[in-house]
Amino acid sequence: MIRQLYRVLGPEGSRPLNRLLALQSGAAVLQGVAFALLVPVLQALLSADPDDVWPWLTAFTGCVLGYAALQGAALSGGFTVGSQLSRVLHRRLADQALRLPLGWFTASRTAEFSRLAGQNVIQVMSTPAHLLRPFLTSLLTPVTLVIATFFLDVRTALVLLVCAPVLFAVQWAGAAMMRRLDLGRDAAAGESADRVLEYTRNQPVLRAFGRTAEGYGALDDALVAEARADRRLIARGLPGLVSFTFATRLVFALLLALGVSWQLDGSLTVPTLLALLVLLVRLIDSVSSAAEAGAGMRIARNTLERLGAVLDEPPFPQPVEPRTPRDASVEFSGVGFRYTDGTAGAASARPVLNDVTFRLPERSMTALVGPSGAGKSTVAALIARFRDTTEGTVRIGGVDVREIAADDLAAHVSLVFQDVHLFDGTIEENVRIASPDAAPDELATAAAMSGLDRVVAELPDGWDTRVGEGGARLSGGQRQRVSIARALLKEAPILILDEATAALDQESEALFADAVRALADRKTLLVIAHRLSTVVHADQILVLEDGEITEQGTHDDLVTAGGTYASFWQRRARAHGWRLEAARP
Ligand SMILES: Nc1ncnc2c1ncn2[C@@H]1O[C@H](COP(=O)(O)OP(=O)(O)OP(=O)(O)O)[C@@H](O)[C@H]1O
Repeated sequence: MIRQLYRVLGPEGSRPLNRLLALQSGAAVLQGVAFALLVPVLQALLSADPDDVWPWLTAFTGCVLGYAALQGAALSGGFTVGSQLSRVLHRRLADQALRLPLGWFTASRTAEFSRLAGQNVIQVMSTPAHLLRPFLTSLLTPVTLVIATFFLDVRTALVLLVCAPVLFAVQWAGAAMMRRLDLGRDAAAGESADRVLEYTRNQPVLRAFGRTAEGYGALDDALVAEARADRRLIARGLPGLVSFTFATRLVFALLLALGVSWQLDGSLTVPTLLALLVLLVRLIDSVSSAAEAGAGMRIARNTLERLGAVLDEPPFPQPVEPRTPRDASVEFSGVGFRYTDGTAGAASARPVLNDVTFRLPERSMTALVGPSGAGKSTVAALIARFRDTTEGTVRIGGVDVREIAADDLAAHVSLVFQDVHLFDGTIEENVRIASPDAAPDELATAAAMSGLDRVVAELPDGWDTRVGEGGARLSGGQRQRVSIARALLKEAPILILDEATAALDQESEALFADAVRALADRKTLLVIAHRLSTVVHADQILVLEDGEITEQGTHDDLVTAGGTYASFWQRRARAHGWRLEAARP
């Protein structure tokens, strides 16, 4: 556990941790010595000449004062190292989030990451002050006490030397059982918490389908399992706790019996016997807190190990000698791709793209169309290098995206996703993420092109309207406008719009389509769209079906060719809100 602390703190944090460990160990030893000095103090007080007590009392007072000073310094040192730990961990986690491939962030890993960065870092930061100190005290103080007893009465010291490990063992065994049961109970409680959250989040669905009255089976099951785990904890954990209490009483009785017999045969004085019993009480106290502190340390160690595992994940490979794209063209050569995030692994994953080859010339507009699941969003993700191809190469300006530095690539590509991601802040803050130093007129232009200016004009707080977590206080169309404005403000030479207008009404969509067409004069545009008004005017249309480009050309070319696109175009006359669908067999 201490090793793990050194590991996550790194070289900059090792000095304060060294100092803290020295202070805490010093305080624990001094505490043991102070307790041991109680014996000569008592012996002197109860002897024929009580004045003999002064030297012992002076030594005892010195030890207590020294202990208080070290303990005070250790306490404040513990808080300092704790907050340093939190700072270092948050910084390292944030750095690591930036370096990990996007494919790493599955839903469960993202949830784990949030838990680690939130409650687990808070838990770990209290370790140096609240766990390390009691742990060291509970180990070093008894050791000091046993050593000190050797100077007072060797027989008693030998009895303690035998009994102390037995007490430790009984306590550890009980605590280990409690820990196992605790883990089971925690898992059951975690499951119940997840189900309650799910139940709360899914209220609209549950109510719409009338599933509230009869209850929600998954939640009921989780609550029953939690109650069962609680009962198990009490039934199986109790014997362990009782055994330790029994063992301590036994050791106490044994030492008392031995002490009385030694006293009766004249080899031990009454004051020494009393003093030794006081030491025994302190020893038992320390042993019982050792297991408790040890259990806390083990939980903290598990958390530190999980943090370490995330921090050790290999980062997304970055080029050693980055190259700069020559222009803003995009090229796919024989690109194949499989998602390998799932449990099935790379070997069994189905290819999502297969031998995809096309070119987006600089300052042109390309529409990518195809049935749902054909792989259109995957194409967009590969251009922005959110993932790396399984086969073939994606080039920007003639340079493989894997050879372009991450910052440079980000500066070249701007994306509007299907799912809009907004941060809890004002509309202006959300748009300015793209370019914090943009001039007011640049912001106004982006807002006008995306239609955000009309949204802002209607809201009472205008640009200062808070969007809520994830943009919850805006409608779907308003959120989409914020995200389009953000992408436009970035002024990247390549703009990818992935179903960017799906949540807009027809009038806004038509206005935006005009704006996009105008953009094609100065940007390389890839538009993944299902509305024909956007697609028809593209310089080229790519039809993607089941991961393969099946048709390519202008609207007129493709209609004349009489393939999949043409048949959809003909059906379009009947369909409002046109969308390509998979051909029926
Ligand atoms: N993270 C992922 N892990 C595994 N499979 C995925 C992942 N994301 C997408 N897929 C699969 O890859 C295929 C292509 O998905 P993609 O989102 O690229 O299609 P799309 O053409 O954009 O679909 P839509 O028009 O419905 O958005 C689908 O079969 C999808 O299930």
